[in-house]
Amino acid sequence: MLRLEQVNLYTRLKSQNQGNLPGYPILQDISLQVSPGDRLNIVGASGAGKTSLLRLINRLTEPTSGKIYLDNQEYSRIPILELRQAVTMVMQEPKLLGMMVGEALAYPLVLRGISKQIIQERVNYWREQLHIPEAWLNKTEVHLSSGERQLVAIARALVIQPQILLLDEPTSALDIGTAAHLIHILTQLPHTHSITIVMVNHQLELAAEFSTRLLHLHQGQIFTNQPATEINWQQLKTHLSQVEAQATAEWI
Ligand SMILES: Nc1ncnc2c1ncn2[C@@H]1O[C@H](COP(=O)(O)OP(=O)(O)OP(=O)(O)O)[C@@H](O)[C@H]1O
Repeated sequence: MLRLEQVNLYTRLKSQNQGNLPGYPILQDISLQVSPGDRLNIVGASGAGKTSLLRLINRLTEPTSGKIYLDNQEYSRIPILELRQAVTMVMQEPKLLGMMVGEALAYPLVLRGISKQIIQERVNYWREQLHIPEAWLNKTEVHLSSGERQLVAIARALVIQPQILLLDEPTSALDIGTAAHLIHILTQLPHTHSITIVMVNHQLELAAEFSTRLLHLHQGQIFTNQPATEINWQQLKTHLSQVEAQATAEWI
């Protein structure tokens, strides 16, 4: 169980004369619970704080105030390697760090001292699950499209078999067929591998198919947090496009 209690995140500004200044709010008063087996989809207009929230949950950023708990243990008390095993994030534009795909997929397991045979079995299993062709194993990221890199990065996260998987717009660079297949696999994961998923996804048709809950962020605050069955998806689509249009008009 993941729990956020009254979490606030402010930018940190430093002044030469006055030391640390309060900065401006990125996320405000975020209280949230994600239960095992949940498939939480986060939506919100550009700049609403979606990526910042995932980064907090992955402990890439520390909250300015408030607390985050995993299974009732406060984040700061969980050794970082233990937390990285339990909670894994796939960034929006993942990198393979110059490795070939085969090496990149095996790397998290090599780091954990897992035997070669199990590494090979797990890598093959997730490669096949995500329909990643064997021929990619000897390719480097320069030979992959951004969608292909996303898919490899998701497989690399899944080989760890984390408790919670955080995905930042995982389908944004995929073609429709691959995106639909990925969403289908992700939807099964809580049942097949006890993996809870928190995903940012703007593609509402896919979000509707995937999610058990929907968290809607607006200007760094929770606008709604509801079971997916209670969402009026058409109304949500209209609302999000209105907010985006207004932001664009203000920008221009
Ligand atoms: N390290 C940082 N320093 C200063 N401001 C930041 C930092 N990280 C994020 N922000 C600001 O916080 C706000 C939320 O950013 P975030 O990337 O979380 O939004 P988002 O909802 O993921 O947006 P998008 O859909 O465009 O990716 C934005 O105004 C952004 O400029």
